[in-house]
Amino acid sequence: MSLNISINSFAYPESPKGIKVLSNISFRVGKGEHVSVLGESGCGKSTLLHLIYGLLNLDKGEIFYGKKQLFGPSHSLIPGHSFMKLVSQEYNLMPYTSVAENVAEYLTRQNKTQDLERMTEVLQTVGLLDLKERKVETLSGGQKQRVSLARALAKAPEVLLLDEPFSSIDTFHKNSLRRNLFTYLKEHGISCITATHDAKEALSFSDRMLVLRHGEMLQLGTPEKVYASATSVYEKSFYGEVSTLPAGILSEEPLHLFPHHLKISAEKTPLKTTVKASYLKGKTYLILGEGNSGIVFFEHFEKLDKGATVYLSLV
Ligand SMILES: Nc1ncnc2c1ncn2[C@@H]1O[C@H](COP(=O)(O)OP(=O)(O)OP(=O)(O)O)[C@@H](O)[C@H]1O
Repeated sequence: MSLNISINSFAYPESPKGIKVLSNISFRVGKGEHVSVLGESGCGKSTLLHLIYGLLNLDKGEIFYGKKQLFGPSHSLIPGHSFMKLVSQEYNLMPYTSVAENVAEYLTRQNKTQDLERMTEVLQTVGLLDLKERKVETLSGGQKQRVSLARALAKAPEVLLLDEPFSSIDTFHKNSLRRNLFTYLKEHGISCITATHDAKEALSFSDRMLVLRHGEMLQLGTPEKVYASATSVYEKSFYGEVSTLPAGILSEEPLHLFPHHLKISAEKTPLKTTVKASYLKGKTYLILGEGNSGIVFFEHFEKLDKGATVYLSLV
């Protein structure tokens, strides 16, 4: 079944008069599809998930799951929907019981063998099998976040809403967790909407991306399309530092460039730059320079001396 979201407008009762938190948002999430909602802090990502989950009443618009219309708390005694699970930044765990007991709360409790298999499967997916017997209060923030994900999976939802699901998880565990989790969701046909400000995560793991700005849809499409059609500084800044060059410096048009678009030229060019700092990024350095057009960022294989003058050209 697919989820069809159409939000004409939404504002909190406390929002300043005339200010909409979300407007003109319309998209569909197919069965097993993963849509990432990308946007800066405060653009309305959590609000969107809370509306879909039924924690808020929609002002104008409608949300359908298949043929069933989904309503907010004014229509139901217990907000939320049984086929859907929201993993938010507040983990809502039972701190004085074990990881296993926290997860077991969401198992069917009808078939012991199946429950045990499921418990093992979800704990493996989030990488917590070894900590099964540990009391939740003794876990780190990232481990608690993983328990919260395991609980959501244990419930076998048809739709999973993830609000910054990896925000407390270190890079070491994050990469494998993301691979395991999104593979698990695909294998089980679970539809997923992830709110994130990590564009690299959205590019790598989602089927489609929805880019929000000030509560409005800026882009909707495959990661390839969204990345390729990012033209504004706002859209490009998700993927890294952006240098803005006015028209007439390296091109007739103004340019918004990623660091890998610029290189040091052996010849003099119209883009003269004084090096301000070099930041090691691994294989290369990110160099911050001040040019005749303002701040520029470019990649270089060596660290450059502060104060050095270089000329840049397009790659
Ligand atoms: N309960 C509330 N009452 C009034 N305004 C709210 C409420 N919750 C959020 N807002 C406002 O709505 C806007 C969108 O907030 P929201 O939490 O949806 O953004 P977000 O994109 O999820 O941000 P973040 O990435 O920081 O979590 C913000 O301007 C926020 O201040």
